[in-house]
Amino acid sequence: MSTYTNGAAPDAAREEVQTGETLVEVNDLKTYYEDDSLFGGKPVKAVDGVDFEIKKGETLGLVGESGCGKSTLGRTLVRLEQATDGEILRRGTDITTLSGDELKDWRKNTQMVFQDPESSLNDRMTIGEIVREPLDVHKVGTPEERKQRVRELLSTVGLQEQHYYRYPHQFSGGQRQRIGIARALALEPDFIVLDEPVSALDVSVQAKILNLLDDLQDEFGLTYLFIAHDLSVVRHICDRVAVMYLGNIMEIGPTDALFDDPANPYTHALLSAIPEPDPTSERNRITLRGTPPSPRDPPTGCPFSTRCPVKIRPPKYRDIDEDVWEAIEVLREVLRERSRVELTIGDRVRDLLGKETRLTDIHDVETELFGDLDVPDEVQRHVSEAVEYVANGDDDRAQAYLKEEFGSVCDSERPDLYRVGDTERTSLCHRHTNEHDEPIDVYTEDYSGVLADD
Ligand SMILES: Nc1ncnc2c1ncn2[C@@H]1O[C@H](COP(=O)(O)OP(=O)(O)OP(=O)(O)O)[C@@H](O)[C@H]1O
Repeated sequence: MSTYTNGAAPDAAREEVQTGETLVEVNDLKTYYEDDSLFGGKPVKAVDGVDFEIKKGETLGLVGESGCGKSTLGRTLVRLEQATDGEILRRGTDITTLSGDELKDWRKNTQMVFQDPESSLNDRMTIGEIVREPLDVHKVGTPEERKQRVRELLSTVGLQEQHYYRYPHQFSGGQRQRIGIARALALEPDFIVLDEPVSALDVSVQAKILNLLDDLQDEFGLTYLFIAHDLSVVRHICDRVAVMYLGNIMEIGPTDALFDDPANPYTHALLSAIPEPDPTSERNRITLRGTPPSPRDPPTGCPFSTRCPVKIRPPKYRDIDEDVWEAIEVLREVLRERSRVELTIGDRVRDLLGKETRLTDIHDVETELFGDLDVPDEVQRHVSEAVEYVANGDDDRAQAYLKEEFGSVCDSERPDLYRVGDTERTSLCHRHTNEHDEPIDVYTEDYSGVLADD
């Protein structure tokens, strides 16, 4: 493939970026999905202001829970989604602004491989046609040259030339993913977004596809953004990792440093969820309270503030018992969850008729949370006040009241990205400022060595 120069991506321009130099620079990137429904609600803030770089020749992993915005970020980088705001710089050009021929030309440089080989290939096209399509669209070479090129590509990804006239359904999952990779390589891109490329495959097949991707990277000097759920795969193949939560990158840095010595509270939580192979290990899992907030209505301060186990407390409550503090946080989460619950039509009718809906009575919640605790008078007074607001139907006021009284910088201000550790690593957390203990000093668990290679 490296000898093929007939109209594919411009090699001369590519030479400008050397291995290890920045290939893609992302500045304050946002991708929002507007609500097109009749009622025109708030947009989904799928990617909500991320900054990072991808270096030529590296594999950057992108991890995080389902729905945190990984695919949207990947799709925005290849211009399958239009950014709402921010920049994606390639060789000094902001590709979010390209259109027409410029965009078409740029697309040669950047490709995407999708998760599901079952549905990402058009079943009515032959393998040859599928792999050839990008060459046809970009009018690369003569028809005969394109055919020849497809044959080369099939061989590059470990398929056979005679597969040219077969159809996708005649292939296994692993082979179909090879077809998707061949298609992505057709225009000689230098950057490929791999969106969960092995998640749908059997474990034995996964290793083969990962090896293929590794070989292709070496052979063609490719740069990857590797989106994945499986942290053991990420640990194994990525040079650096970005940890995403609710549309934000919480921590980014070299893989080993990030896994061995996580700096951000969310990275701690994510690593603690990895099953422990050693049954004698006494490592406790961090159980996060509640569910991630809706990306339509993310927290005002730190994105992780509603669930963070080491959230900074306001000074006057710094010394109250952990149990009491946790009960306050859970009460606040209950109120947030209530405001998110979509009432059914039946509930709405009951609500309009002034009858009780299926939401639990707030006094029961209060008793359950605080009944057995030794609650300081001042805390009790504020909790009771908030509970009365809820009982009178004013949930918003109760939430605002509790935020005012028990909130801290984590609830009100978005943290900066702080440089942490002695490697090039950054973390989005207020605890990295001098006046607070670092997360690592507050957490008691040690995750060093999680998923370490032997
Ligand atoms: N086309 C769309 N229109 C509206 N909302 C969308 C659209 N695509 C994704 N979303 C929403 O954007 C948020 C981020 O989704 P995204 O698929 O990027 O996350 P993800 O981390 O890749 O999840 P997964 O791991 O499950 O694929 C989610 O709340 C999702 O429901």
